[in-house]
Amino acid sequence: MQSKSLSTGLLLLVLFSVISLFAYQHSFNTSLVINAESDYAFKPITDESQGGKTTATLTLTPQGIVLECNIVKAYAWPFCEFAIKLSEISEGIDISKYDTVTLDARYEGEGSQRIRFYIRNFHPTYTDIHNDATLKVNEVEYEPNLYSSEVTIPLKNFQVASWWISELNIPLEHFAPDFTNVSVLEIATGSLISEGPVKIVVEEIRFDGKLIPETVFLTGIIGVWIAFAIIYLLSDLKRLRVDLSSTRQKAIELESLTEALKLESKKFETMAKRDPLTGARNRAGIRDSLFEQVQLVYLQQTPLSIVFMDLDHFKQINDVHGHDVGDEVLKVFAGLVTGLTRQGDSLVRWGGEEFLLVCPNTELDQASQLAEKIRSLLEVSQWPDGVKVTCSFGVTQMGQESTGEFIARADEALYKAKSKGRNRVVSFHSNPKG
Ligand SMILES: Nc1nc2c(ncn2[C@@H]2O[C@H](COP(=O)(O)OP(=O)(O)OP(=O)(O)O)[C@@H](O)[C@H]2O)c(=O)[nH]1
Repeated sequence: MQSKSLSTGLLLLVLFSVISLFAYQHSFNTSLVINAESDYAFKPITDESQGGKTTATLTLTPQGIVLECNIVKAYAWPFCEFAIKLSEISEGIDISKYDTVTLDARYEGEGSQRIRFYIRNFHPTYTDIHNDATLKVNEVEYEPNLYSSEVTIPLKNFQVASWWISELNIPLEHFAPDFTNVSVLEIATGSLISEGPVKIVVEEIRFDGKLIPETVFLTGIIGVWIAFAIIYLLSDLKRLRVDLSSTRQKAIELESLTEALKLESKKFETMAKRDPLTGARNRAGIRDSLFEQVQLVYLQQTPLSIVFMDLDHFKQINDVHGHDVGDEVLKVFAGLVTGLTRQGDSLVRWGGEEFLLVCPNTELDQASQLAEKIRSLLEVSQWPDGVKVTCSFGVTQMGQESTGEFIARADEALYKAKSKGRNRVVSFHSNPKG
């Protein structure tokens, strides 16, 4: 699921990048077009200002800007040119946003047929606003007739004229071309000029560039990729956190479930060892602990006694008062007995209305006294439905014998108590015959 959304995201991102690059190549263009119809000031200039004798005329025709000169070698470096004033000298326009300049020009004349194109830049460090000559000369020189019509020149091909640098003694940090504050463009004859008539026709000068610079655009695309990567990583991190917390939650739930199961199984274990009616132990519930007590008798010689108890005429209680009352009597009986016993003693429901009281660390006399105490208590206790309840007791202490013999002797004592008239305690020593 996660890898599917990642590949979808990547696919969208690639599509977005390709479409953006395509759109960038074919749109976002910006241009500055200058021709004879442009609303700028055009002006011819010759070496006359330097003491030369070259003359020039400039006409704006439907065919273009036409500069006609008569070159006279009266000055060391004769020239003629025309200037296009784009703005006031210190309020130039920013040409640096364009990448190329396209010139549509023709040259007519003898000798070298090269022309120079100047982009003149203002900078407060080296420009005197009252002197056009102090505008930086960013120049390129080429032969227009070598090209069928127009020629496109990247702005990065321009250089700062060395004669301008040396004439104005420009510091090193300003040697590089600068197109940020351009107020004048000039088209001039080339450096190797012959005497005689010269004609330069310029149909159009066009600067082309992108509304958003390429570096800014590519940085934007990279930014989108980085943003995608960050968003993806953050969402992945969030998902991992959610997974972790749900795993933790599951572990906690599992732990509490295990705990509940443990409690439940303990409950069942207890239930399996208890008589549900009276809460006394059942035979299974006493087996292990009786075995341990018997071990102690053999190994440590600690006394162990048991009291066998059987309610008298219980069948009659059931018959006269009903089975439910009988049940209640059994419950009350167990409660009364337990109330008189010590902590280590165990009350076992041996079957029906028969109970066994196991008394560890107890001599026969103590057990007999306890039995007598119970017997007396039953006599004076209040019973359900006002019934009268008595009980017979057979008591004995364990000797060097088996558990079976031990219990059988207590049963014998109980039998004796019953046969002697019930509601009494009969105690047998470990060897009753002896
Ligand atoms: N209400 C009730 N009666 C039970 C339960 N277990 C056994 N009994 C009844 O207890 C009675 C025991 O009767 P008997 O064995 O004849 O003994 P008894 O009537 O107490 O007479 P003696 O023991 O000779 O005094 C039977 O009627 C059983 O049905 C029980 O859990 N609840």
